[in-house]
Amino acid sequence: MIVLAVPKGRILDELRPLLRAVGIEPEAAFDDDESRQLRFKTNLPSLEIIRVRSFDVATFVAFGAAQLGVAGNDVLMEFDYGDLYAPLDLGIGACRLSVAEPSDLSQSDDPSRWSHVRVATKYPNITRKHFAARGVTAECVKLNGAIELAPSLGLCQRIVDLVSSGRTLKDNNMVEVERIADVTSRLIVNRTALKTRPEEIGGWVERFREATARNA
Ligand SMILES: Nc1ncnc2c1ncn2[C@@H]1O[C@H](COP(=O)(O)OP(=O)(O)OP(=O)(O)O)[C@@H](O)[C@H]1O
Ligand SMILES: O=P(O)(O)OC[C@H]1O[C@H](OP(=O)(O)OP(=O)(O)O)[C@H](O)[C@@H]1O
Repeated sequence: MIVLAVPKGRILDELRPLLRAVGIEPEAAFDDDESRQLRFKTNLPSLEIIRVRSFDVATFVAFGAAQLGVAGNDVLMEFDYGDLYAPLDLGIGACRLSVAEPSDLSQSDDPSRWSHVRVATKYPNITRKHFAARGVTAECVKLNGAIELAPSLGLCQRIVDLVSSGRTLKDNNMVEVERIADVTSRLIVNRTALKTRPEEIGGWVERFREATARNA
């Protein structure tokens, strides 16, 4: 059996056509929002799909519980798991990881003068590394969502979060002040599985590569 781990949130809409293009048709419950099922059969007897939180996709694949997965490079950068290989950019889930602060603060602020910042984020490792590279100490407050609330309630002045349309920042009176990384979703593979089952796992990487190239 090959297990493919996919994130349950927003990437799914863009992922469905790609699954179809590589010949994977999940059972009906996969598309039923009311279903509490977490593990899904497909039209292929040797392949199942699990639907988990985006950060957990990397964990399932890194530990070999799933052989294949789909995860944003935001997730991969945050955890830096050794046993993961990310051979293919699927070109979906595009957004960016940025530093933001309240619009009124940004008018007088100069990020090049920061020496210590307090930052609310879901990405403390990336944030610390980003600031440390230019000698700034980042004190991170870990949140799991609604990060843009933090400045208005005095938790901290800066945040590091994903931005795509920019609407969430705008509606919360914040602006982007630095871009840390561009983000897209990657096909990820457990290294040991690729070594021990090169034809099966490598075959899937090639099928996804061809479908992604056709899509581009
Ligand atoms: N605007 C966006 N906001 C958040 N994530 C985005 C956006 N655009 C693309 N992504 C990608 O989608 C992933 C988030 O997936 P998903 O929607 O499953 O997670 P979530 O519901 O935000 O968080 P969690 O998995 O912690 O519940 C990110 O890791 C990123 O790679
Ligand atoms: O630039 P935008 O198009 O507005 O998208 C960015 C927002 O989307 C994500 O949040 P999500 O909707 O996943 O909710 P969350 O805050 O609970 O993570 C992200 O954390 C930003 O808040």
